[in-house]
Amino acid sequence: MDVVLEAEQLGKRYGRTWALRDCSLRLPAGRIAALVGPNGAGKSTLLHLSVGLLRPDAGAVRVFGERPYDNLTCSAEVGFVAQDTPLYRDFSAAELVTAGGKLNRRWDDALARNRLAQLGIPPDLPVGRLSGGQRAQVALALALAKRPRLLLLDEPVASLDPLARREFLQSLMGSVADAGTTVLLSSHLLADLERVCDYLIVLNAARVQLVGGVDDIVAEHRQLIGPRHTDGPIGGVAAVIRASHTDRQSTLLVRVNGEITDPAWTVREVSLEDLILAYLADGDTSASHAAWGVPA
Ligand SMILES: Nc1ncnc2c1ncn2[C@@H]1O[C@H](COP(=O)(O)OP(=O)(O)OP(=O)(O)O)[C@@H](O)[C@H]1O
Repeated sequence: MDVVLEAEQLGKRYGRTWALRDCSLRLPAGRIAALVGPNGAGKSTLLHLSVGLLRPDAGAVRVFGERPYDNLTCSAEVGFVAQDTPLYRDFSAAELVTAGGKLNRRWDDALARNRLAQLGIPPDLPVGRLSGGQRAQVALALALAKRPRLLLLDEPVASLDPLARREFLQSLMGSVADAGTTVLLSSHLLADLERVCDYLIVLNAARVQLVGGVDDIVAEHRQLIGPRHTDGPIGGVAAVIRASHTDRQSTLLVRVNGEITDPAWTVREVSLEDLILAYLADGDTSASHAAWGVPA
């Protein structure tokens, strides 16, 4: 398996607070990976570490085998669109495309211009006068024109309307499938991610909760509905991720390690969205409650 991005016990902290901690994961080549987690989970921090904008405080991240902060050569292979799509606001989209051509060796000028023309982006207006969604499209066109082998996108569709979001993700998938690009994109829009991503990284409270291929992850989890459950083991269940109970009935989201044969349980498949929400539901907020001076 070719690994494009690898983190080992990776950590970054601000003062005494860890923004990312003990993060270990491997992103195989050619995958479209979703990076999900609640606000403040550490998603942007992981992306910034991966592109060399931040230096790790613990462990290491490697992109194409190199440490991005210490070795800028790998940045030529990486496209990055930051959360607020920072662009020189006084430049027009056409000027930014021309500048990109002068700054990058493998620049695909026609790709950027065709893409922006198709989307009806005015070439000569300063990008500061475009809408937030149009600016996001310009930033993505510039990132794709770089012909990166790894594309990192921090909430790329947050400012797009639903139709533009669908178009954006479809055309992104088309562009990266043709080029075999590996993609890591963060988003809060779980339904969108379910349609386009085949790999998943879930972060919560600075830590990795779940990582792997979407099909494998879905196959490893089930929902069980049955009589009210106390804490005893259930055959075929490796871990209970989330449990809810009424007086007589329990609903469990579980990770399985075998067949569940006990007829007391009704066994159902789980959607990726429900699964992600179950892993995110148990974030430890005790530190935050302490900071606000209220009981957890
Ligand atoms: N420059 C900074 N100085 C201090 N703390 C920071 C800084 N940047 C991030 N943090 C903290 O690090 C943690 C992780 O932030 P990060 O931006 O990586 O989260 P995120 O998952 O991308 O969140 P969001 O979904 O809201 O964009 C948060 O607690 C945040 O407050």
